[in-house]
Order: sequence, then structure tokens, then C-alpha cells
Amino acid sequence: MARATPSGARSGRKPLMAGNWKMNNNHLEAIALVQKMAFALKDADYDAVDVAVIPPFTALRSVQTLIEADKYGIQYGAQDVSQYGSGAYTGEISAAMLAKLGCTYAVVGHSERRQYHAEDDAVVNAKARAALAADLTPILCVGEGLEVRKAGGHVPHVLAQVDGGLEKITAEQVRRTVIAYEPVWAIGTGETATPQDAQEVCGAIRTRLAELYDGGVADEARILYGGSVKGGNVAGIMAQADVDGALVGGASLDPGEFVKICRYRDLPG
Ligand SMILES: O=C(CO)COP(=O)(O)O
Repeated sequence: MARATPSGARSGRKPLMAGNWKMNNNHLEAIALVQKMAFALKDADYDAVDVAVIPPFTALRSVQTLIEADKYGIQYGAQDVSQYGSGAYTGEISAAMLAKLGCTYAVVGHSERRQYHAEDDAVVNAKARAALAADLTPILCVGEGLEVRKAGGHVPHVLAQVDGGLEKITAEQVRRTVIAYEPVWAIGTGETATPQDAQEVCGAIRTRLAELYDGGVADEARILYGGSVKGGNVAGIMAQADVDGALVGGASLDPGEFVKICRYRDLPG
């Protein structure tokens, strides 16, 4: 993959392109999709960009086996994680179980979990801390709904989610936490935030990290944008100084489209 000079102030942060498959693909379909992606990315420079798939729990073991056997440079993670360590929590999956499967990431606080499973900032924070305690990297999702956006309250809304989500998380832990700004109105709607919208909020999140911790932490933490990212709009989004990658839903199910996103440096801006 051609390595271009990082734009803006992305300093040493390595971009991350993560495909959140949501409730799609059984384990056999997952194997086929990862194989296609890995083939199309076989000359990729994984030192320049992290590429991750986030399949359903039921596909994680197959994805692990495939990636380890074929030594693909692709990372993987889970879409959710329990806030509890172990015990009588039917249906839950612990962070330790995910770590044992070789997961790098665990998504916490996705807007679909907040909306359909009533997860509030306290639960999201407990999940993020459980992930960190097992040496997983949480991808902490934040984002405002349409009403909040229309009323112009998106920045304070998102920063309150950041504050709540990072409660009791140390500076050392935040350095290895990923924050994903996903405006709810742009998820699965085909409506993308403009690059300037993405930068406004991602920049505000970085400033907040500097206030909560320090400038060094704020400089290191990766902040992603998510919401209808595709090959056709990724370059403009990635040109923003405070956007360090994308959390991709629908387009990550199409290997051709996802590979284009991962190769955003090769696309016309
Ligand atoms: O929710 C998302 C990723 O977590 C974004 O989904 P879409 O890319 O389908 O809008």
C-alpha cells in the first residue's frame, strides 16, 4: 500500500479501519469474507494502517483460526463485551474470553446497544474498563441523534458521553483506547457527516482528552469517524487532522468496498 505523508496533525497515530459487521455473516460466510479481503490486501502495508474486522461472536473462533493459520495482517475484535468478569450472566461474553480468542478490540457503547439494549454511560464505562483490564482495546462509541444535531447540541452531547465513558480510566489506559464518533443520523442512512462535521466533533473530543488527561494522551489516542463511510467519501474524511480512521458498517460487508476504504491513501482526495 502506498504510504503517503499523513495529513494535518495526525502525528504518530496509526490509522485504523475497522469493519463492524453487526449481525451479519455466519462463521462460514465470515471465513469467505476475510479470505477475500486478505487476498485483496496482500500487498498492504500494515505498518501504515491497522485493518480490523469486527464479526459476530459466533464467527470469532473461525476468524482467529484463519488469520493465525495464514498469517494475515488483519486484526479482529468483538462487537460488545460484558461488564462482568464471570458467573451467572446468561448470554454474556467476558473480556477474558475475547482476549483468549486473540481479539485486539471490543466495541463498547455502539449506538445500537445504547438504543436497543438501554446501555447508558455507566454500563458503557464498565464495559470499557472490563475490556482494558483484559488488555483489549475498547472502541468507545459516542454520537448524537438527529434531534440533538438539529438543535446544535452535538458537541456538548458527545463530550458528556466521552466524560461518562472514560470515568475512572487512567491516562495509560486512554492512550490505548479508541474513540469512535458515530453520529446516529449518519449510521446506515447513506447520509454522511461532511468532513468538516467529523473534524469538528473529533477535534472537540481530542481537546477534551487534553483537559481530562494531558496533551500527550490526547495526541496518542485514536479517534475514528463512523457513519456511511464508503470508498467514495473516505479520503475527504481521512484528510481531517483529528480523524484517525473509520468504523465502517454496511460497506465492510463488501470486500471490494472495504478494501478501497483501507487503501484510502491511493484514492483521489
Ligand atoms: O454503525 C456503524 C459502524 O459501527 C456505521 O454503519 P454504516 O457504515 O452502515 O453507516
